[in-house]
Amino acid sequence: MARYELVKRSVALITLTNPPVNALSSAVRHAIAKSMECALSDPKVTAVVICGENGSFCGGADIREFAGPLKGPPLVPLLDAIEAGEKPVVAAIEGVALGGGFELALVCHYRIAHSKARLGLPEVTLGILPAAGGTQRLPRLIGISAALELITTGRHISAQEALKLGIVDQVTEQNACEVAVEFALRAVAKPLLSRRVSMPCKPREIRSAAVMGIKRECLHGHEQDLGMVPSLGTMGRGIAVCLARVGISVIAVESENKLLETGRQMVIGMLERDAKRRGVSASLNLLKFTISLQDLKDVNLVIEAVFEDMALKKRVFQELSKVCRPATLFCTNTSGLDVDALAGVTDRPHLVVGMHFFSPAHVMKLLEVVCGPRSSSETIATAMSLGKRMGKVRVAVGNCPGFVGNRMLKPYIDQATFLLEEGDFGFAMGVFRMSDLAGLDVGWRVWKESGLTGSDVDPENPPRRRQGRRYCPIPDMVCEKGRFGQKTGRGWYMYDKRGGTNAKPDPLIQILLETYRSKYGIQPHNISNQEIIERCLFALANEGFRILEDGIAARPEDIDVIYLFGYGFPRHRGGPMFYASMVGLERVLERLEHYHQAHPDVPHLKPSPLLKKLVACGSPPVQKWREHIKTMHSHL
Ligand SMILES: CC/C=C\C=C\CC(=O)SCCNC(=O)CCNC(=O)[C@H](O)C(C)(C)COP(=O)(O)OP(=O)(O)OC[C@H]1O[C@@H](n2cnc3c(N)ncnc32)[C@H](O)[C@@H]1OP(=O)(O)O
Repeated sequence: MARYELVKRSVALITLTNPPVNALSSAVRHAIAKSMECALSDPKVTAVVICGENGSFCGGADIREFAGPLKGPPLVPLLDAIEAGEKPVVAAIEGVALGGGFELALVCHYRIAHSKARLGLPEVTLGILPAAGGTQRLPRLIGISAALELITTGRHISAQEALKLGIVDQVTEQNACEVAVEFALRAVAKPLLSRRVSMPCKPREIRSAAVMGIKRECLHGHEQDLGMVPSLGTMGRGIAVCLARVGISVIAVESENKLLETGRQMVIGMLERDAKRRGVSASLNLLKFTISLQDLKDVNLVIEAVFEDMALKKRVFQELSKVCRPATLFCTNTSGLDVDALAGVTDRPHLVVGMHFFSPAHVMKLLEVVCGPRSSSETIATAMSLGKRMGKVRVAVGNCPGFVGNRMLKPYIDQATFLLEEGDFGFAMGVFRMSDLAGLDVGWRVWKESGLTGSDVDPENPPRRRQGRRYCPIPDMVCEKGRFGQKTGRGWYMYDKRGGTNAKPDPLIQILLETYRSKYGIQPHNISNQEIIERCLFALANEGFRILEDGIAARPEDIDVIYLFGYGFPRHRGGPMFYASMVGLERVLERLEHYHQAHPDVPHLKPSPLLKKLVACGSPPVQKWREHIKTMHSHL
């Protein structure tokens, strides 16, 4: 059912032999699986060519077997294994590549077609869908609309059209099999990753990645941060673990030996526990720990994970530009800093991209891939593909302060703190717990950098107003007391120990609030659950509408994915944008107008123009919102 032979000393030629059209009967699938096994395990074989006997590549599923139960090896894992193999596989397409036969060609790393060949997914005409990867791989290869047209019509296309669409790599008038063998010999040793169509785009080969963590005070001399900012710290450690556990070698850089040893022990401990849980052996040999940046000179990709400080990150990137090869990609793990400003200090702005991991990075599924205006498509695709390999839920977002998730968090947290000022403390509001977990100092630093608090603030400024709008200084007061959240054992709540997770209300916070309210003559009043929910969640969604208008997120669903996977938004609510649509956009608009009238000095409560526009258009469902958005980010 398939012939296996070695040609040109090193090419395994697999010829399907199932007349009349070499359909994928159970025997053929079995023979392909066995032949691939031989080819991949034989050291003499450097490449593989798959073709069909008698001038026909493959007519798809064997319709003669449709009447009986499915026997033999299933097609999907067989195809996935061909694509994942480490030797290049070339499809030599003569006659037809239809249905499952086309799907077989799609998993080959290269496709050579005879000029008379025809390709297509005719399954729809049989009342079925191309379920062996066709609906997934074809859109990745030629784009959604072209793929949809082929899938939904079942139309056969010519070799020339296939070449134009990017489905085949070469069209020949000669014997396609002979051309494919020569092609295969030339493909040996070329990177395969970008040839695997199930990968999102055309990313670079990722062989190793380095994760950096350089202690802030070592570069800065800020000793007050000692112990607060571990270098192979929370983020760096988590990222290193994520990479190593999927088989990517990592060089972790620290600034000094003592910190390096602490970080090393923690990473190894995490990997060992993780491996034990999954019943596999820990991939410790993939890790190298060093205090020398020079050790990064040969890596393909660097993930910088130093403290969230623009000046520090810029210095690191300048150093990296000197040390690394010109083609090395630079990724910055930042939760909101300007990726383009960092790109600007390097010698390769097009190779710089943001990778916003969520803490703890080895646990949290979400990854925002931040596309700077100068990040190349290949750079973005590589970051997306690396994230995929790390098992992350990836969302490509635009570059603006806070990107999508944290930008939306600002109005949400603002509302929570304003409510704290106005009403009773102790209401069930996840935002304070979440802030304690993330570390209160992170936001505090951002506010200081943006001039909202700290020494740059004009002393003449009224205490509860900044930059022309309402400001709540309570979070600053909490931070000034060294209460940075769980990591210090104290934050909005108190914890049994540093790093503890058992949160209890702290009477000291209650006292702080009472003192504050009496200083400013604030009369606390009861706030209804409805007002809490509306002010927090509608302000959150309102910022989401602005993000869509600005082209920072491509679609409302992306925002929902970010909130579901990165911010613990309740799954059954579907995310802030879906939630808003369920409440009803008209209602959201009406309530925001109401609250903005009551709080005119809070611009985040002012309904966004997109929300108004959607309501004016009859509140279309979420999937139709895009049609009403003017700005589209070119990369998203
Ligand atoms: C395990 C399953 C996994 C994946 C499933 C994937 C879904 C599919 O693949 S669904 C099947 C998709 N393929 C088709 O729909 C192809 C249907 N065939 C055709 O369109 C045409 O036959 C042709 C291949 C384009 C050839 O056309 P033509 O040159 O005009 O010759 P015909 O007279 O039509 O056919 C010649 C001869 O081949 C037999 N045949 C055709 N296709 C198949 C097939 N898929 N399986 C088995 N046999 C096939 C056809 O019956 C004719 O045979 P006769 O002996 O003359 O009857």
